[in-house]
Amino acid sequence: MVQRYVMAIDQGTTSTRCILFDARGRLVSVAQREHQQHFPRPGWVEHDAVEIWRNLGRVVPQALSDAGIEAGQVAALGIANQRETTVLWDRRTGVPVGRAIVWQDTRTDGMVDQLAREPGADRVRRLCGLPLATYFSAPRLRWQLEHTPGLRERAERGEVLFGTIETWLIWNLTGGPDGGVHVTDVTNASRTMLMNLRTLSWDDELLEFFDVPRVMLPEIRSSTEVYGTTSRVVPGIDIAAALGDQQAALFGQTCFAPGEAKCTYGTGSFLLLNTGTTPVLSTHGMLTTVGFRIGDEPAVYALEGSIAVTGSLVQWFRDGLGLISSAPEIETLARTVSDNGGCYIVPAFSGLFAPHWHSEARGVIAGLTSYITKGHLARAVLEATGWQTREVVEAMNADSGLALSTLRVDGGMTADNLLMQFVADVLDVPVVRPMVAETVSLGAAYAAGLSVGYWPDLEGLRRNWHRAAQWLPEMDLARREREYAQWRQAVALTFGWTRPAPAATPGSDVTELVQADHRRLEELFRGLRDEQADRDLLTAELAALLTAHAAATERVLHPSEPGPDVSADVRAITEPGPEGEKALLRLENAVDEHIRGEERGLLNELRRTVSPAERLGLGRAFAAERARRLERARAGGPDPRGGVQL
Ligand SMILES: Nc1ncnc2c1ncn2[C@@H]1O[C@H](COP(=O)(O)OP(=O)(O)O)[C@@H](O)[C@H]1O
Ligand SMILES: O=P(O)(O)OC[C@H](O)CO
Repeated sequence: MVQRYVMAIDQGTTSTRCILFDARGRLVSVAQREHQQHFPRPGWVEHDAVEIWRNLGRVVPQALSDAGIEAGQVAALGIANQRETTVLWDRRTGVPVGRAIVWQDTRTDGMVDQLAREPGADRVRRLCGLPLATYFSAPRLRWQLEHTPGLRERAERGEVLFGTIETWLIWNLTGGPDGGVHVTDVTNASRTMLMNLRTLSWDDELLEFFDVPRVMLPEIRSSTEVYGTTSRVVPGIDIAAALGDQQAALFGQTCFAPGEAKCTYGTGSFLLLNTGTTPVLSTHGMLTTVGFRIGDEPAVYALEGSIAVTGSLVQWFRDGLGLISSAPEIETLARTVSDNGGCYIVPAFSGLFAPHWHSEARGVIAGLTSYITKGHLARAVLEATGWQTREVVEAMNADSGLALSTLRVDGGMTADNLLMQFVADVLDVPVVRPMVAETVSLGAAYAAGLSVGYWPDLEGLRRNWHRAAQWLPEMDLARREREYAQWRQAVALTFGWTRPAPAATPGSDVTELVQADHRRLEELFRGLRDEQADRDLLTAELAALLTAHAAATERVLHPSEPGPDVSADVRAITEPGPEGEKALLRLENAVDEHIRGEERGLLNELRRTVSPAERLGLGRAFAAERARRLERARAGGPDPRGGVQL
C-alpha cells in the first residue's frame, strides 16, 4: 500500500511554509518563501495577499516534489495562519481591495480611542473576550470601509468579501471566483472582535458597534472538518483543518488538557493556556480566545498573553540598525558582555500588547550611558523578550490562580540558548522545547489528520511529544527582582507617547501621578537598603507618602479592595538589627505587590475605560487630595485612617 502523509501550510507574518509529516509526526519535507513587508507610513504594516497566494502556489508543489510524493498520497491538508490580518477582495474577480492590513498595524489607534468612548464599548470585552485594541480585525475592517471610496456600498451589495488569511487561502484553493468556499474557523473568528465567544457565531451587537455588514463575513466552522477539496495549485486534496497559528502551536505542543500551556517565540510571542470548555474572562490583561474546536465537540478555550514584538526586534536590530547580519548573530554579540550594563529596550513598536494594552505607547531605549556598547544593546534586545514573558506569565498566574510550573516553548527564537536560559531565569521555572520545532505546522497537521481519521485520537498524538532541550533557572532572586523593577520603570516611559493631551500639564493624568508615586516609593526602598542612608528621614517620607497615596487613591479612584495595614512594619523598620531588616523586606514586598496589582489592574482599566480628558480631571482631584494628606502628615497631625494602609 502507498504510504500517506499529512500536509500543513503555515502562513506566517514573514513567510509561507508547506510541510509534509508522516504518521509518527516526523517532518518529511519543508518548502518556504518569504513575502515582502510593506511599511508605507510609521505604524502601518501591510502584506500583498496576492503575493502570499502565489507563494503558496510555489511551496506546495515544491514540498511534494522534494519528498517525491504525489498529491494522491496526501491524506489531508491543515492550514495555520497569522491571525487578525484582514483581507478584502472582490467576490467576482478575486482581486484584493488594497493590501492586507497586518495584525501589527496601528493606524486605527485614534479610531480605537474614539470607539472606547462610545455607548456599548464596555460590553465588547464580555461579548468577544478581547480588549479594544488596534491588534484585532474589526477596527481595521471598519477603517477600510470608511477610508476606501465606495467600499461600504459595494460590501453591502455583497460584492466584497472579508477574510483573515486562512479564509483567503481556502477560498482561492477551492476555486476562487469559480465556487470558492468562503469559510473561517472558530479560532480565527475569535480574533476578529465580531464573534460571540459563547455562541460561536457573529454577534449582532458587535456588528452594529463596529458597523460591519454581515454579508461580507465568512461562515464560521469548526477547526477540524473538511471545508472543501482543492481545485487549484494541487487539485484533489481535502482541506480538513484550519487554526490560527498560535492555537495550532497549542495543538502541536499537545496542550489538550486544562492547565497546559505553551509559548511560541517568533515575530511576536504568544503564550496560551488551555482553560477547558468554559471561557475564563481575564482581569489581568489576558485575552480570552478559542483554543480549538474538534468537529462537533464543545469548543476548548484558552487564555492568551500576546506580545507584539520579540523576534521582530531582532529583525530590526539586523535590518533597521545593521548591527548584525543574521538573527543568530545576536546571541554571539550579546555574549561579548556579561550583562545589559543597565540598558533596557522596550519594543512598543505596535503599542504594547498584553498585559498593558497601550495602543498609544511607543518604544524606548532606557538607561543609556557612554558605557553602553552594541553588545549591551544586543543583550537588551534579547532580555526584552524575557521580561515581556515574565509580565505575561505573572498576569496569567493571577488570572488562573495557578503558578505555571514549566513552560513549553517553540518557534524560531528558541534556537537562541542565551535567550532561553534568560527566560528560565526570569520566570524561575524550567523551560522545555520539543523535538519538532515546527509546532505550528505540526498542530495544523495533527488537526487535519484527526479530522479525516489519519490519527485516531489525541492520546496517540501526545505520545509523539518528546523533549529535545531544557533550561533550568539559575539567576539569584535579588538580581531578578532588581532588574525586573528597572524593566517596569522603562515600560512606564513608553505610555502615552503618541497621545500627548494638548491642554494638559505634563504628568497630570491620574495614571501618571499614581505611577510617579510608585516610582518614588521604589526609590525610597532603594535608599532604605543603603547602609549609609538616614533611615529615620526616609522612613518618615515613606510613611507620609504611603498614607497620602492610599488616601488619594481611595478617595478619587475607588479601588475595589482595601489594601493591607502595614503600620507595624513601617514602625519596625527603624529598629536596629535583624528585626528592622525583616520588617523592611516584608514592607517592600507588600508595597511591590500593591504597585504591580495597581498598575496592572486599576491603571490599565482606567486607560482603557476613561477618556484622557477625564483622566486629567481625576489627576487634578488626586493631586489635591494627596497634597492635603501629605501636608497633614508632615505637620504631624492625626490621620483619620488610623495607620498606614496600602
Ligand atoms: N538565534 C536567534 N536568536 C534570536 N532571534 C532569532 C534567532 N533565530 C531567529 N530569530 C528570530 O525569530 C523569528 C523567526 O521565527 P519564526 O518562528 O520563523 O517566526 P514567524 O513564524 O513569526 O515568522 C525572527 O523574527 C528572527 O528574528
Ligand atoms: O505569524 P506569526 O508567527 O508571527 O504569528 C502572528 C500571530 O498570529 C498574530 O496574532
